[in-house]
Amino acid sequence: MTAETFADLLSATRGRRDADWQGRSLLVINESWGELIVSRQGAHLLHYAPAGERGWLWTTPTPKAVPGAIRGGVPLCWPWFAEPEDGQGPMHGLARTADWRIDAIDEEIEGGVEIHLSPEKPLHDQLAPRLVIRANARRLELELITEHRGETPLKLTQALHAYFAVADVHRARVEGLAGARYLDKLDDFAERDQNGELGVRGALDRIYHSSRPLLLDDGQRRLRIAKQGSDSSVVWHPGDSAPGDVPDEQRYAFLCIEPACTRLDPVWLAPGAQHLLALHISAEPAEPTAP
Ligand SMILES: O=P(O)(O)OC[C@H]1O[C@@H](O)[C@H](O)[C@@H](O)[C@@H]1O
Repeated sequence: MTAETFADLLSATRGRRDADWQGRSLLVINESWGELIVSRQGAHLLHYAPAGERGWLWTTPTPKAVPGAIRGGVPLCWPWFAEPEDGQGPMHGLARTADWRIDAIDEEIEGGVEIHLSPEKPLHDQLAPRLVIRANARRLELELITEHRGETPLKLTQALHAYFAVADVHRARVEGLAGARYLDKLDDFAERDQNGELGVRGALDRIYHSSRPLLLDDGQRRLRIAKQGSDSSVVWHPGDSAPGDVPDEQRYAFLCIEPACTRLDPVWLAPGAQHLLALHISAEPAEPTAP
């Protein structure tokens, strides 16, 4: 039997229902405003499309087996981004492979839906995360809220590691980073300045020091990517040698643009304080073509 695709799951859904996919428990929503799929593993948003449109996010059809992380959608990197400082623990933290529960689904919000999630078991002895996903026919928003319930100030790094679907990554352009300083992870974190707007020519792994909204233009669609609570924007594409969980024919079908708090801007949380990291995505009208 071949694995069910998101298209199969959505076409069998009117309104909302739970479904199993690749060993994960999903919430599948197909409403008049659009489509949404969330995995309880990782509180992982896997798919969003406004009604009648191509999905805004890319997710691999061939993920690693559970308990591996799913590549695609918007993985949560928390409570650290990239490698842990003490070398103890997995790349990108604990949240993306943990089990989360859906605490509430509110369908009365601005003609769309609002979903609240929290981890099934504590992921940290002092920090508690929760995620809010909000979607309607015009926009998609994610809020990762961290509450400090302990006694001493703590450092947090994190990211909303969004995989955007693009027609061909080599034709995609990211506007809004010109002049920004960045750390080049592919060159031992060398510091550089972004010269002009960003296009993708090959492998790319950069941490930009920027809090500005960005525009992703793949020649067919323009998405505005705004954020809150973040001074780092990570841009990543593996180039020609894609990881094993990316089918060959899809290796140029995504670009990661990640609102983050990294080594450039870690969050120091005082006891009792909260931090909000948010991602707001909306479509922009196509650029007028010259007459
Ligand atoms: O394969 P993973 O663990 O999901 O990470 C993918 C990439 O995620 C990016 O955020 C990092 O900057 C890259 O260095 C990393 O390779």
